[in-house]
Amino acid sequence: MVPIKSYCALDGFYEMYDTIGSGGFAKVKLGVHCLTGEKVAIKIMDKKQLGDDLPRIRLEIEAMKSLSHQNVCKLFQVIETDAKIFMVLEYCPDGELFDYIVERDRLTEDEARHFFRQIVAAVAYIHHKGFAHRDLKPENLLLDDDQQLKLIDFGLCAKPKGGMNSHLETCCGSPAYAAPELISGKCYLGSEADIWSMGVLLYALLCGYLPFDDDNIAILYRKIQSGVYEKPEWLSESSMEMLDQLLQVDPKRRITVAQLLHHPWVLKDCNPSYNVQWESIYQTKELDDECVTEMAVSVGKSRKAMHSILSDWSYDYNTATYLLLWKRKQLSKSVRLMRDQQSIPGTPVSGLKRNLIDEMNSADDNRRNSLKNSPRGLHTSLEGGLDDVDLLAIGQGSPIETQPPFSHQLNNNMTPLAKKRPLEEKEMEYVFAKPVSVAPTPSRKTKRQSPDHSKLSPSRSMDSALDDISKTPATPRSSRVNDENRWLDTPERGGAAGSKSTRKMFGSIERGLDRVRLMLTPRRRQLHRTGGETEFSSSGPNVVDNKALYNVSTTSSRDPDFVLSELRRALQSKGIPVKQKGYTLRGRITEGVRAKLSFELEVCLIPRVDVVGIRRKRLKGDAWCYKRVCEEVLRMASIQTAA
Ligand SMILES: Nc1ncnc2c1ncn2[C@@H]1O[C@H](COP(=O)(O)OP(=O)(O)OP(=O)(O)O)[C@@H](O)[C@H]1O
Repeated sequence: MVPIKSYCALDGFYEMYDTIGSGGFAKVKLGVHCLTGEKVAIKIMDKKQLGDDLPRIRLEIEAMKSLSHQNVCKLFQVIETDAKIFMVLEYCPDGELFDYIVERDRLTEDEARHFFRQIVAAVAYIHHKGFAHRDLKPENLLLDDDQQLKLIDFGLCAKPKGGMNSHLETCCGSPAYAAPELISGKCYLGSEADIWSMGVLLYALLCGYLPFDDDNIAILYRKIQSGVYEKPEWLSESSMEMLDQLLQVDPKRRITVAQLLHHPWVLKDCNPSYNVQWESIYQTKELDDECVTEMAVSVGKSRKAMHSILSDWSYDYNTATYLLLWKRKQLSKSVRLMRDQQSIPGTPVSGLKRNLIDEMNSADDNRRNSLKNSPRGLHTSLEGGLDDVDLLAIGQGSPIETQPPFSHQLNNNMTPLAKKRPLEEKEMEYVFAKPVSVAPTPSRKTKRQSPDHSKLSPSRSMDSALDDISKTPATPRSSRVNDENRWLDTPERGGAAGSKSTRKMFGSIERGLDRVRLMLTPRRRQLHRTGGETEFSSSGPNVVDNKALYNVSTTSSRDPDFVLSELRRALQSKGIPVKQKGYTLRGRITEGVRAKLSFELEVCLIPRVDVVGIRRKRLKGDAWCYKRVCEEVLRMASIQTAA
């Protein structure tokens, strides 16, 4: 996989790859940290677009800097330019817990417990640190490749000045997960509100749908305030009791996180000595000697000097390098930075080292100049150059060669790497090699944007949005694909609005897809297998790696073109405007000018069973709405096919 055009501020520090998620405020891209070769997630925010929400992002950054826990997504670095804020985060390749549930209809009690324990651990830890999350939901829990949950999205968190026993007033979060006292407009305790959300979350894990759900926000609130929810017969007595303790309308009768840590349901089948590991395994007080030494040696500084630089926890490239090295050590990987270049002419090999040295010198200068009161961790030495240029799609050519605009002042001798002359090897004892291009595995899912209604404001239902779309006059446009790398509009067609919401949605996407039985004459196609998971091919659909069947449903067809046209037809007949790039269809439902929901359905090839698959990917919008829309689209596709 080829890295895509990068942002100037990240040049030489990170290689950038595909977008792996987007939210209301950010685009998240896969990156590779150049000195360690470790994958990271880079959350990119445009300051202008953030507008009044900028303080919220600053709060999120400050919160994440003070949180280090195995079940909280780790912040490695913050880079701020004139135009952008970049947050470099621990990469969670296995996507959202929401999608994990969707794939399985609902989880078994043991599996739900496995995840719930980790949620309890994360929440106990953040509460202990004085934060309430206030937006706990399965979309905000990501999975790493070891089934460990990582809590993200601290944009709505609160750290009450008077501690966790101080009341909060701001009504925020996602309505379906909001506690009764919160939606009543009363003052509330953040810790108690989080516990309620955990109840909703546990219910979703065990049942596969929400305990309180309605398209009409006023009715939804009434349901929440009544505290009455369905208790399906598959729930065990003990699970029902657990839910009952979490979903207590009166916050004072609700179970506390301290009680949860020792709760028999949570600890079931555990060794008697086992405790929910709510304390952090990260050591931030003491730096790891081996990692410090490696970094010191690499740039020819003394260990003491390096120790002192890292002790600042500036959340710059040094912090990121240290944390990633430390993480490698925990995984028994080598604690070595990239060096000993197999010199690639013209590459910014030694520039990498120079950048690190520059950063360290700048850190030293900063210390000397007592500039510590500048925004902590905000890397202000680079100004955005190409930041506003949107990234190219994969397969659209080589990384950008464009020179950064030199109207921007670059501090600290931080010459853009593209301009750097490779450093003579003898100049330095250790020279960082150009990092081997790691073929990253893109996340197999992306993320919702909390829709407007998720901020507790009344909004139209998805059905009505679909209704409106269906009323929009059709605009005939060409649907012919002549360039796979461009998104092309396909003709819109008015069609039936979405059917009435069905509560039982998990798993039905799979069932819907299973009904896509396309029994056309099998036509063999050349498979375009790639080293990574999939790759855009100029002559056919992507081949999914057998290990990456996440979010992919199989059909019985061997004809990708037919599946593609059926999907397109279904989307259009639902009145959902569609754009097409190769074998990927992007559907977008708007509310005003903003995208309320955007998602992709990609027709791909599954080599193991030699059939066509459909990969689903939510780009933006409420997860449950996405699920319903996909379900309806796929059902329609199958009906039309059957007909
Ligand atoms: N560390 C990560 N690893 C992998 N994917 C990630 C990571 N962080 C975020 N994502 C993906 O990007 C999506 C958007 O991220 P995030 O929720 O932080 O954005 P946001 O704009 O703050 O969202 P919101 O609109 O809820 O405030 C996530 O749902 C997830 O799919």
